[in-house]
Amino acid sequence: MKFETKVIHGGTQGDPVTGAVTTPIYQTSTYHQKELGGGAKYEYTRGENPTRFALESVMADIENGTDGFAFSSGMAAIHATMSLLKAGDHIVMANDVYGGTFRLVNRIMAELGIKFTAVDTADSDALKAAMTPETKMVYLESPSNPLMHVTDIAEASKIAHEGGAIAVVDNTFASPYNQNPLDLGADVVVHSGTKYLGGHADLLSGFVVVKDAKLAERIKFIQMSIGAVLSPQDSYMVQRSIKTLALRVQRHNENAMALAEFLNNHPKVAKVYFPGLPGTPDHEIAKKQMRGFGGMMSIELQPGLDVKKFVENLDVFLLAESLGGVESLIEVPAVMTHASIPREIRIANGIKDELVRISVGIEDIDDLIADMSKGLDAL
Ligand SMILES: Cc1ncc(COP(=O)(O)O)c(C=O)c1O
Ligand SMILES: N[C@@H](CCSC[C@H](N)C(=O)O)C(=O)O
Repeated sequence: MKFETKVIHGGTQGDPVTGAVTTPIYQTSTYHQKELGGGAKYEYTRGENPTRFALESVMADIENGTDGFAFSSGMAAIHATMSLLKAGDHIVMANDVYGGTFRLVNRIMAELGIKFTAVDTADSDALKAAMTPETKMVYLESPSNPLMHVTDIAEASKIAHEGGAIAVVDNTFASPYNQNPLDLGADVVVHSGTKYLGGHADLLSGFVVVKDAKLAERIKFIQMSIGAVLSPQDSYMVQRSIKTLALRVQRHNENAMALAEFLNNHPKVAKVYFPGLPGTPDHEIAKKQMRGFGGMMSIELQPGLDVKKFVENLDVFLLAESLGGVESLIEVPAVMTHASIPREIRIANGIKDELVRISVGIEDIDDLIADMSKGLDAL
């Protein structure tokens, strides 16, 4: 099946008992077992829930994996993935990751004795140099948050495997419509389902998808042992949203391309970070491994222009954290989404105080350009 069909008919859809075309919300914590020690398929919702299973199966399908796992947030999914590691192991991590991921590795995993090195994962030589005999995980985010850096996933996965590590890709910014890391050689895909998968800024969720039975067994064990599973209600909501994922992401891609071109030609904009714009290594790699360039971009205004005034004076673009919803959002990573990264590390990784990040929604493009134009003209 093609992607557009899989989102609607892939995985488990409907209800075999009644023939309902949508999977019901099994709002239960436990299940009546017919006999003692009978090994019932459903025992307790932290381990088994039909609504969550339906969502997990469609996620596995659209990421071309064998098994999907749904969590209560993206961070819970990333934490579950990092729980594959033990004290003494080492992570090579992209130096431009979401602030919360950096905080998890730097503040929580490090306390548990798991070391890390942050590098530019797009630079194969730097990636190879960072690998140590203890490296068990190469953690990529592509495109990255907030600089939209694109890593060659096939190349980085090869380096990981040669060093005896698994390759994990945070595919949140691309969404499964634009990119399937497992097809490129990655072992694990993670998502903040709060973003494009949920798509309507009304829930949190997270996913892990794998294509290997041993990894699946370990993630399943971690999911049910740590317990940050997605609720039946939210599982239903995300599966509902996934049915329109292809349509929504096509529109995000188109709107972002048009807005990036507008901003790139605007005299008050100094720089646009968007993999769809030609002339950068990011663009060349994105063309190779992505179906569309996504709905996310960051910009720098010309020096001296008032960023606060700009982001506070827009009408259609809402000043808010998060991304990937139908509504356009704007934010300043240094004080919002990436405030948890110490300033000197953030600056060294190229995330300037004045950087502005934009999540382009699916509104009419004329309204989006008019709003930006008004905001920039006022400066
Ligand atoms: C790329 C990326 N990964 C993971 C996360 C964490 O997801 P959540 O907020 O759903 O926990 C976020 C944002 O929060 C993100 O932007
Ligand atoms: N204050 C939150 C930041 C949430 S950021 C949400 C999302 N990943 C984004 O990039 O917009 C925190 O410190 O975790």
